[in-house]
Amino acid sequence: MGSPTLILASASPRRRELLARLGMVPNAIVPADIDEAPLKAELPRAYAIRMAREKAVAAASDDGFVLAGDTVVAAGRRILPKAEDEVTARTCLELLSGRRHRVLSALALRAPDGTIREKLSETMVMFKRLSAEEIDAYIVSGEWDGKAGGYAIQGIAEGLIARIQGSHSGVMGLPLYEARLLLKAAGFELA
Ligand SMILES: Cc1cn([C@H]2C[C@H](O)[C@@H](COP(=O)(O)OP(=O)(O)OP(=O)(O)O)O2)c(=O)[nH]c1=O
Repeated sequence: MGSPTLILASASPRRRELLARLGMVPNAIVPADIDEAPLKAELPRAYAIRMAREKAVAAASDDGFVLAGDTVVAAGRRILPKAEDEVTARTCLELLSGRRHRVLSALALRAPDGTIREKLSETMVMFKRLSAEEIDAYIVSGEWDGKAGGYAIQGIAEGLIARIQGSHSGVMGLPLYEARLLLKAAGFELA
């Protein structure tokens, strides 16, 4: 018996690439368009899990398993926005400069019968203290665009990161250890 059907509920090419590292090619890609506004006083962990679950439900199918993820950058109890413009990216970088923060990466796997299993990866990231020149150069790079917390570890930002404790793939958007556990438990044959 082969693997069941897998639908990836994500528009992110990174999530597809990370999944490929487990030897998984989804049978379909169904991006989930949901309201991503945090609830009032919602804490970062709860928010990441809720978003992953809602994406999995939005792409629900009777024919296969649906995998969805959500990546949130948190400074204490504060949820940083996804940087869609330079001002937001700069504000995020100024806040993260020289401080530890957490990256929460939630995965939700919805079975065809509607049951949902989820996993959360939590990573501590510490940027060096960033000079005004370093922030300016990063803004010019444009690598912050569409990224939670205004940076992408998979690019030049890694040269500014002094420490990371946790999951590199989780920071990028799909924690491979947790993804493997979820998919194996659901009966997928992995590389
Ligand atoms: C912190 C960080 C975030 N990110 C990205 C991962 C996610 O794509 C994005 C956070 O937004 P998400 O809402 O998790 O994902 P998305 O909107 O890109 O894709 P979809 O909902 O369709 O699955 O930030 C990086 O690529 N590198 C990083 O270092």
